[in-house]
Amino acid sequence: MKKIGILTSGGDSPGMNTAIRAVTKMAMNYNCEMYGIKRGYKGMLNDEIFKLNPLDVSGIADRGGTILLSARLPEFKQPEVRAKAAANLKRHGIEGLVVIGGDGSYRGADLLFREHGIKVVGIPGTIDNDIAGTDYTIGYDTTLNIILDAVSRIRDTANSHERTYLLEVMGRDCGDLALYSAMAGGANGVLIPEVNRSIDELAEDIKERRSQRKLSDIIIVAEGVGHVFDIAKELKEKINTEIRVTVLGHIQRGGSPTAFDRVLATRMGARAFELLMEGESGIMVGMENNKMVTHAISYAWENKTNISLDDYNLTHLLSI
Ligand SMILES: Nc1ncnc2c1ncn2[C@@H]1O[C@H](COP(=O)(O)OP(=O)(O)O)[C@@H](O)[C@H]1O
Ligand SMILES: O=P(O)(O)OC[C@H]1O[C@](O)(COP(=O)(O)O)[C@@H](O)[C@@H]1O
Ligand SMILES: [Mg+2]
Repeated sequence: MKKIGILTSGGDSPGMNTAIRAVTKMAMNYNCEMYGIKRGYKGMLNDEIFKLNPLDVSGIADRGGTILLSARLPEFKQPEVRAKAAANLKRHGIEGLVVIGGDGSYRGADLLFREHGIKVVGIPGTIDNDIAGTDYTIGYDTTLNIILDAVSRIRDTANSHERTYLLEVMGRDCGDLALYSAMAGGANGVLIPEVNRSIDELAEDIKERRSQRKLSDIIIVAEGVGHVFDIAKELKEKINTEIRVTVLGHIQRGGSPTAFDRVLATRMGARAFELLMEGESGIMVGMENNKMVTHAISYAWENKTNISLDDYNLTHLLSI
């Protein structure tokens, strides 16, 4: 294989650039030409395909976002749109494709392989950690650290005013960011979509804490649980303390990737390239038990990631 394309798709995540750098530099070592595709499948459709040179990826390992830009293109679910995009790749002589994104992006990649014979390898890039087949996705650790920084800052002001804070964090339908930021940040409660917990129970916990002369409460709320302002309203009727809501939002997706994410992205990028060189296709790379692994790309949407109930219970136990 002489020409390989690379794209980032779906929400950007810190470390995507690190992965792009790893794949491109590997290609340089193997005398393989790399092509960058801008704006994910949108750029594939609009022929925004350009030769990636080693200089383009020099000095980007520590930069957040994605130099290739990212986009969502719902029309990619239509066969005729994929046919046009695949024809663009073929016109450039591109035989293999590295797709950095989530399970939606993987579905598109899988169809490109099945329908048009483009060899594809997926790299899990999303802050949500919601992809089966890997213990961690690229960007998750950085976001977790951003949330922890926010928790510390909020605790200062929460203590000073003796308030109850609800901090909404991202993750779509996955509670990992919420659960592990609660555990590591010593939060006083956590609401995640995977575990049903009533507002009554949360209110009782808060009242118990306050009876022990605790100054404040920080409750982490995963966005997948529902509207945080509605939760705040319901909670207000059951407790006497003053409530404030903070929605962290897209602050969680920016900034320089952590060492963990850079190492993960580098290992995954290099492995993805090797797999294409070995003639593999229709697979994703992952890291399980600190080992690089591969799975059929469909593994990502055919399986669900599981929350650890032990970790949830431990976090709850220590939150009082
Ligand atoms: N079922 C599908 N078939 C083909 N392409 C898809 C499919 N689902 C998603 N995609 C493509 O992948 C893009 C990114 O998917 P999305 O679910 O938004 O993000 P992520 O890849 O992070 O899960 C979509 O905008 C679309 O272009
Ligand atoms: O950037 P947008 O379009 O507001 O989307 C926000 C969503 O994207 C994410 O940040 C990342 O999700 P994906 O990686 O699946 O795109 C989610 O946590 C969040 O729900
Ligand atoms: Mg996703």
